[in-house]
Amino acid sequence: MTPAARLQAALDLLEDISQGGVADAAASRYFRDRRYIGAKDRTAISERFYGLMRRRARLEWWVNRLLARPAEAGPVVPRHLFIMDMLLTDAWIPEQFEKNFDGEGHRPHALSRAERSLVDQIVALRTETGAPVPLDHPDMPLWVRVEIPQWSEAPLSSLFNGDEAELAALNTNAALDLRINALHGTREAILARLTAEGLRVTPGEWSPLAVRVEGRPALGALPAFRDGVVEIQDEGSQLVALLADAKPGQWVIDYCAGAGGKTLALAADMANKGRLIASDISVQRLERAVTRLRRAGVHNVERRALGGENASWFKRQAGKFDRVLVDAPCSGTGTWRRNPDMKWRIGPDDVAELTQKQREILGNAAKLVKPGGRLIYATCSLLPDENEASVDAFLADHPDFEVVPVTAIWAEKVATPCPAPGPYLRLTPHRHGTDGFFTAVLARRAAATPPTPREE
Ligand SMILES: C[S@@+](CC[C@H](N)C(=O)[O-])C[C@H]1O[C@@H](n2cnc3c(N)ncnc32)[C@H](O)[C@@H]1O
Repeated sequence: MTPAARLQAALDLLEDISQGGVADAAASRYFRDRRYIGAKDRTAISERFYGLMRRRARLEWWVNRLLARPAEAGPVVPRHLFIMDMLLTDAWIPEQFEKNFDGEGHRPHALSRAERSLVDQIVALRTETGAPVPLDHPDMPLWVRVEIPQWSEAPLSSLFNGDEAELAALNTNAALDLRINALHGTREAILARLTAEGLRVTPGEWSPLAVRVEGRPALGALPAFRDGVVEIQDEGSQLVALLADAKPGQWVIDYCAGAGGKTLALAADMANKGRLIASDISVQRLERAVTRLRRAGVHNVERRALGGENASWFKRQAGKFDRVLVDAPCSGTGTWRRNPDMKWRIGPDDVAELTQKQREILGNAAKLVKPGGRLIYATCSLLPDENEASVDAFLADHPDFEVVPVTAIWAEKVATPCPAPGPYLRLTPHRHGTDGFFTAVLARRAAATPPTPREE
């Protein structure tokens, strides 16, 4: 592909998701439908496409400023973002636009009057200062500078006491982590195997099962991966599963199991012994767990979609489980660095709706916990409304549950220095180098306290 055709491809993708589509889905559809696009071209197109989402707030700010367009006018059109990116990230000169934007072949069409004005104004600024115009500008508000949605600035800034580095870390590239499958050996032995298979790996900092991989090697063909010796899982997600403290022989349910990321970790912790249910409202997601479970050599997992024909089965399971993990649907604030488009798709109304849903799910899942058993609530959100506030609301309605400080479980189960000072665990990309995660462990009291008799 010519460089201009690659640009047009990235622009096509950007236009595709401008109506609310999901970036990963759009990219895989695009490349699946165009198998003739080679690996190098795919990489270049993806870098531009995902890079644009990491620079989007700043690019929009520039477009609005140069076109004297109020921010309330809504999102800037993809082509304007794109042209701004060529000007500020790649320092294009007008001749490059003339050469590449002419609508011939697969090249983008010629610049409109407004687009030409963006180019002219940046050229004028360069002449004025005698230097390229940087993407960052001192007049940018915090949320633009750190590339988070405007609505999230207040709750996130207050959570991090204004520490800008915490906010900026939400826009960095995430590391590639693996979880070693303890059913297949020790971390030392597996690290040696991965090195022998050509990976550059180091032990994770927090989870005794974590391995950090340097670079972005393709893992699909790696023998250790195909043999189920390792699974791709962020170190933070591994820690959530460890804090569930599932033991061999127990009855455990992964209530929002999705495609089984944490189910796999729970199964390994249980050494394949006991009963492990993977449930979810999505049958399709549960279906995606099948290959992963088989590859990992897990055989104590039963998949059960919630509702429908299973509704009465779930009713009969009330009070039977030692561990119920609720890895709740959430805003994904903690994974924005991995999915940079996600933050531009959700708003405060979505968060309010999710909060409501989390409370409902917690209430339903709690019924399954046996006296003395535990309910583990986790999200990959950093927002207190989805975390502490959801736990507080649950505890207010369920006096038969109490908080188990994660520090106590960590000491026994994880053994590295515990990063959580309080009763709950909150991991952040900046402080811990993991995705952002929240975990609370709640125990159902062994016997209901009899009500205090009233004095007559
Ligand atoms: C954060 S994801 C789970 C990720 C998964 N545990 C993992 O580690 O790969 C949340 C899941 O909750 C599911 N979900 C949404 N609403 C639900 C509900 N009312 N009850 C149970 N699961 C629900 C979603 O389908 C989604 O798979």
